[in-house]
Amino acid sequence: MNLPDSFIRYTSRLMGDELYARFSDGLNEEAPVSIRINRLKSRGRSVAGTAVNVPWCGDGRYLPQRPDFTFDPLLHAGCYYVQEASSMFVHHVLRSLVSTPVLMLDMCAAPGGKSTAAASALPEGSILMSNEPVRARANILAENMMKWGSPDVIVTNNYPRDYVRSGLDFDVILCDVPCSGEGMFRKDEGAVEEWSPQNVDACSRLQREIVADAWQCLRPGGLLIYSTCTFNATENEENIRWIVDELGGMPVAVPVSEGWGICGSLLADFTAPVYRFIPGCTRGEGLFMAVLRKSPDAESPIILRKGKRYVQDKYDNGNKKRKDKAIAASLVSRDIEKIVSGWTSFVSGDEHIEPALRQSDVCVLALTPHLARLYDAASLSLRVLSAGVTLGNVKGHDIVPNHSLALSSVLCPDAFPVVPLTYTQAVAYLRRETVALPPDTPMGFVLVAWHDAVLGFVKNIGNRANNLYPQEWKIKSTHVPDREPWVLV
Ligand SMILES: C[S@@+](CC[C@H](N)C(=O)[O-])C[C@H]1O[C@@H](n2cnc3c(N)ncnc32)[C@H](O)[C@@H]1O
Repeated sequence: MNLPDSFIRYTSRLMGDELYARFSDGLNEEAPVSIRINRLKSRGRSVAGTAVNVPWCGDGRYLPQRPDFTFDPLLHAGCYYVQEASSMFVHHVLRSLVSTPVLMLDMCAAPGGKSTAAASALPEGSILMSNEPVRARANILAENMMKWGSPDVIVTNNYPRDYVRSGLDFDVILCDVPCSGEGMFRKDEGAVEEWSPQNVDACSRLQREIVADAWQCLRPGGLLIYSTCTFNATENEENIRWIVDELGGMPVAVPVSEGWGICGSLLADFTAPVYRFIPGCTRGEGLFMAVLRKSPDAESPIILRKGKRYVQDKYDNGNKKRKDKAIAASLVSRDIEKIVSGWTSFVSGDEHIEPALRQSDVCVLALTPHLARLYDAASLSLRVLSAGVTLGNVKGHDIVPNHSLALSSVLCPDAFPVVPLTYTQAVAYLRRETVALPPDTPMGFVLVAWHDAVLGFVKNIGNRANNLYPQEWKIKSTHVPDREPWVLV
């Protein structure tokens, strides 16, 4: 691999000869392929063949080779997520440090690898807000979160400063910040070409801006998880030092096993707990992660913002009159309530709960009551792309069920007839082609599934079935795989 001279000089000095030699060998090895299984949808499936567990994530598996993921209907159904193994460490961090329900914000979330991991790791009753400021990437994030199917998620498309203005505050904030991407050198040659010492400095400045905004949204006693996929100390240890010195962050240790091969700080004068995944030492790509607690005695963000006319009572921030008006406008009619009743099955502990319904433009949303309160507050000042489950789109007097409902873990199993497809039909469905249904299929909206995993809706109109798979997600390749994928069985 052709690395920039200045990168080699700097990194070999930072790591020392022995570690740099292991790292350099690691970079020349093939990058491992790994997936994370979605427990909400796995239904007893396991990984085919000789998959090995990712040590720091119970749902992670290394695969012996890279399958043709695009043509696996189970990937499109959200049964697993393709994620490089080091990034799954966030699952371990959350499982180790968070034991009661929290409100978490993933500030830089696209395409959604760490957000889907967080959704699986957080205690039941938690809420996750997944945010991405770049619009096109935010749409991909919304797609991946929809496929994952967790109902307690809101996806937004905002800059961190918009969150500061929103008045919302969080127990946990993940800042997986944009970085100079040295950890991607092995997988992506473009990352080598784009690298420069100037870019490292520019990234470090942007990272501090993002963290400074995030810190304002963190509740006293809350946790900030900071991560990059780069090796230099400027974007890593030096930024953690800055958070400690300037913001008062208190580093938090995460229990790790020696056999995982994770390294600590590479700066002799900085001994706070930080977690470095380095190819050659750990089986995965480059990753840096550290956790900092905000002092429980720090002033609450609510009090800080009162001076700027942000008044908040828990999530009930903003102008009360404006908010009541917005909620009134978003309530759904009795007719709509009747149509969608029985489409979902929300459970809390052992109890069934009635979802709160909201209408945003033509979309009808179903939200747990605590998510609805947050949604009402968030939609006043943030650009919400999705919240809870989108049940359907109002069309005249009817509602066309939405793909979000098909992929949600709270879809009621009896709400619609389900037609199993063959592998060839499933791929045709994902290409948005017409699929022939058995002659006795009921008319109207029907779910189609492959190996018990729901893929989406069709509308059976008798002589044919209209394919309702989202146009923008369809598989564009016309390649015909010669055998079924063999990832989960
Ligand atoms: C390292 S990636 C996040 C990867 C993601 N957490 C995951 O695991 O899939 C960093 C993200 O930050 C976004 N970003 C860029 N500028 C930003 C800013 N000023 N504030 C917050 N996020 C930003 C990028 O568009 C990118 O999607």
